[in-house]
Amino acid sequence: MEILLDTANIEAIEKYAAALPLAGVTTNPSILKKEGNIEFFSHMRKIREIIGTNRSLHVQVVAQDKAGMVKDAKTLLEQLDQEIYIKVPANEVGLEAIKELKSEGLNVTATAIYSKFQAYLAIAAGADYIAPYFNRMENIGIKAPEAIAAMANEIQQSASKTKIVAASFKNVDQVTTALEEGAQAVTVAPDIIKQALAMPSIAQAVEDFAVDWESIFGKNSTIASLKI
Ligand SMILES: O=C[C@H](O)COP(=O)(O)O
Repeated sequence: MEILLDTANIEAIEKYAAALPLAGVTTNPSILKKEGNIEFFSHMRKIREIIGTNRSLHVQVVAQDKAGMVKDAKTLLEQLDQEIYIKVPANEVGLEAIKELKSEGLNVTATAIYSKFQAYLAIAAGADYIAPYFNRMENIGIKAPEAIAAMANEIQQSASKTKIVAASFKNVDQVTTALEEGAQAVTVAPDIIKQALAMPSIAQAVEDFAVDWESIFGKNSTIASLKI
């Protein structure tokens, strides 16, 4: 399982790169908008500096024609680094761009996936990752768990190296469902991770252990502070 952060927020990336077994960071223009008036390339370089090159950084093209998408991709590689995963929407022109980028051996993430058909085409085009939009699919009546299971099945049947990085989550149940249905990776906004780990029952269990320990060994004692 790979867990990625779906954010461009520097503090959140610093925090969760330290706290989690983080596999990478994904961004798109809507995610960037939340950070206000940023300088694009230096902001992306800062993210790379925090996560290093062992974690993947996925950055989306914005041109809407194939030549422009390829040009955006090349600019990202020149200005950032060669390890960047180029996010390309899996529409008609995007699929053409994906084929070209893959023929040059570049890392590609096919994004904005709402249907099995888009996913199958992106897998056949050789995308490294495909990003089905879980919550957005559910919002338009597409059963995301079933679609992800079908995508995972297609990857297996075609012995493809493509991985599913499920995206667009609104709660942690959607995240675990995506993984259970066969997604190899999930990209999750920081607030969902925070919510999931801030369950009152977890805090209560930790508090109960502390009280029981203190009742035996005294206040503020830890294992390391015991006399040996
Ligand atoms: O990169 C894609 C995002 O995960 C989409 O998420 P959203 O539905 O919250 O905008």
